[in-house]
Amino acid sequence: MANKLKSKKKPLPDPVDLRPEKEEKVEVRSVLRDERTHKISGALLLLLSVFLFIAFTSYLFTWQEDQDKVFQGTSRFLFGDDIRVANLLGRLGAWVSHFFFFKGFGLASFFLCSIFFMAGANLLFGKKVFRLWRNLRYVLVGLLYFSVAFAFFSGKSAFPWGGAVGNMISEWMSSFLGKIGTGALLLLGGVAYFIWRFNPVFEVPKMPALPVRNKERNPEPVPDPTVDDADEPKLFIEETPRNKRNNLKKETGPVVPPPEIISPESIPLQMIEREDFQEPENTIPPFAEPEVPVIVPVQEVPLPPLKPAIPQADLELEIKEVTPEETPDGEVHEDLPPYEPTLDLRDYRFPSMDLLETHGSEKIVQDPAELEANKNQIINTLKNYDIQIQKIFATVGPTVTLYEIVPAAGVRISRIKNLEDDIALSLAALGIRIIAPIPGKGTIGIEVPNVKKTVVSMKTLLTADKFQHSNFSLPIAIGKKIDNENFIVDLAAMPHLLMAGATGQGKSVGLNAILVSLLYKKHPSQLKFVLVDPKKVELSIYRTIEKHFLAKLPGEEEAIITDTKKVVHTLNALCIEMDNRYDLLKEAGTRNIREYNEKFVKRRLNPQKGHQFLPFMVLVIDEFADLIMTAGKEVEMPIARLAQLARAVGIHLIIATQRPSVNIITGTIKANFPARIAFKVSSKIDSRTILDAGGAEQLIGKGDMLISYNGELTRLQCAFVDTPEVESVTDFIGRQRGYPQAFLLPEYVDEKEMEGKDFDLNDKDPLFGDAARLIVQNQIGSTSLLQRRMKLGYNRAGRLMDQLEQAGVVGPNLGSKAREVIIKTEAELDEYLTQIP
Ligand SMILES: Nc1ncnc2c1ncn2[C@@H]1O[C@H](COP(=O)(O)OP(=O)(O)OP(=O)(O)O)[C@@H](O)[C@H]1O
Repeated sequence: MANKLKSKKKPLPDPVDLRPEKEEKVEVRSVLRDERTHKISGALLLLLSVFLFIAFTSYLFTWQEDQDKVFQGTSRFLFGDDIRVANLLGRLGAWVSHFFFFKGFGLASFFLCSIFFMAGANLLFGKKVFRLWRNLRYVLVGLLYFSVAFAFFSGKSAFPWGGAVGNMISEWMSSFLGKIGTGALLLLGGVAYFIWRFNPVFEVPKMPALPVRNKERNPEPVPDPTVDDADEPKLFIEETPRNKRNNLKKETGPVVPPPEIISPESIPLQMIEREDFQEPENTIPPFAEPEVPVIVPVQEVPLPPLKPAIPQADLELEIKEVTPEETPDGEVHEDLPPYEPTLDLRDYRFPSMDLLETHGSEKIVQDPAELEANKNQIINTLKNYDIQIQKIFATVGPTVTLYEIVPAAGVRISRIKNLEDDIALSLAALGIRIIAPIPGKGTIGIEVPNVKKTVVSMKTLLTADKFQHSNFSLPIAIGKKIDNENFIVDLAAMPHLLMAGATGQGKSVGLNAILVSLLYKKHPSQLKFVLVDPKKVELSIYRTIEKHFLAKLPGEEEAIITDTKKVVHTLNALCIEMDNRYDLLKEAGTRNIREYNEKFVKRRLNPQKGHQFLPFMVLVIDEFADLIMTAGKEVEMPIARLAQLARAVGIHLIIATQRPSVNIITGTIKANFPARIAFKVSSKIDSRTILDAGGAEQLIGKGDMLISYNGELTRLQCAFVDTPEVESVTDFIGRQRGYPQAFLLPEYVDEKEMEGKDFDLNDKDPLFGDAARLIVQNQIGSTSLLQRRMKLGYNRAGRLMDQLEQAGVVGPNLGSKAREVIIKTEAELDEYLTQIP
């Protein structure tokens, strides 16, 4: 047995094979990357530059005295303690200065101090204080040029003006070109260097103007075609964080000369370069209800009159503080843990990112030749119209490149603006949009489509920090801006969105992008969609999430509404939901859904009194034109009411249409949809209808879009999410346990259908008595009086008025006039009220 055990024992390792115990390794790379290493190196470089500067300056005055001693030999000089020198920085200062001045570049050696200084400052401060690589070129060329020029022009002076390098080159040039040739070349080189470095503006002195008689006699000056291109503006590629990451700078190397002057114009663009760019927090001004005309009902169509625009301020509710003592049953429930709505479906798992795909390489590929060709074409085109430019910058986006030009002094921007169409025609590329001037910048923008376009994947936007860590109520990732910044906004702040574009330009993809963003961020208890899809196919993909995220009318089989009649019912039901929510908010003494839900979560509202956690509701209509054509005002009016009022109660609208004509997107609709998206449209008129500005007709399709939001017009490349991706997200959600049924909207009864039906006095509205008293006190039988004074929704006020009619308090409807009030005094009313149940 012992033998057996022995035989199983592992043989001892050969001592030769034994490795030394692992030592803890200090990663050289991580040391090099360490911020502290950078700072220390920066400080050393700064010290070095100061050392050189002092030594060089001192050398100018002490060189004669120290030179003999230096010639005694380096080691003797440096380490010979008996040697005394005059240089302020001792033997080392004298030796280093001698080395650079005598053996190197002479006076031009001062350039070296600046390089060490710039590199040191950048490292020490950890950011680009100076543009090092750009300046390095100036310094190296300057070092060489000035050493030669000083050597040549100083003649046989004993002071090493040009150093050994300058002397050698100048002697060779003199023997090759002769003294005169070398002198001329050096002078020319000096001028060229100065222009390259400082790009001065040369102005021809103006002749006194002749009195102008007429245009024919004094035509505008024709540009001289023989004018040299030497001062042709150079192209600067904007280094957006994304461009940087993609080494675009490297790829486009030859096209990126340094800017000659850091002009004030370039400052805003430099801001784009900041790596630490912080997305501005939502800076939307407080929502102001747009003015909506009061629509007086036409006699033949007895539709309910549109509720007049009620400014948001007027909607403020009287705040009645509900103290804990006043809630449930009079007991304080502060001791209970806060209400957690997500516990309804506590096992719910949010869709994971791997359900989405990455489309294409996501790398922005920009061909330097393409950039150069576009630059030349822009410059030449502008030259044809006698517009000279100073500088040109390029920002490469996913679909288009923005060329920003700084016109030469004296060129009026209005002239460029007037020539907009001609310039676009001359550039002759599809999708050119001219922005003259770019708001807030004073430059002119020309957007030119890229030959190779980059698809912006939804996945990229959703995985971005800005989306992941957003604290928006309803964050939606729409796309990427031209500088590759992610465009992520809060739908709740928009608060409604109108989306239009010709067929096949990316609307459905855009809608899916918005819906998918919300699905990735919201729990089913926090959000419900009301989906209207007259085309019957676009939104059907979402039917699997009915029990999680969809809302529908009671008794309906399908949650996604495709029938126009049902759309009218649904919209009216949403209006009732809105009115009910306002009632709840009023009772709770809160102003908006956020305050209400906060109070509910803190268990300060009694569920037995009808209070409940209110999910956000998003109404999506995929083809609005179809609805307006078939149902007209019946659809327009509830939409206008919702758009005017529903924001505070958490109901938001997204309306898409293929036909952006004025009879579809009416003034009423437009006034209530401050945020609008335009994909490519077929005409400038359509673009104006949607955005109140041209430009959407110049887009290039496939998700290229303009968004008018917060008073700004921004070009975006819409995020792409393919149908199979949406399907996998909805399937993922649909497979999980949901609510027993879709969220039920309130029942809506068509007023016309109800006409003539008897009213049961036992079933009267709880506000019946108050309403009757208000009408009798004022002796005006008006529904809008009830709405205004009792702060009721239109439907509820209308129902109350019908009940008052049935009960004999007021007379029948008189169209636009107020109803007759039958009961004349409050005493009469009191007596009457005691008689009914
Ligand atoms: N953001 C995008 N990125 C890349 N390609 C896109 C994008 N949006 C749309 N496309 C391309 O354009 C095609 C049409 O898009 P989409 O179906 O969204 O158009 P639409 O405007 O909804 O058309 P219709 O009104 O006829 O339904 C897509 O199949 C896709 O190939």
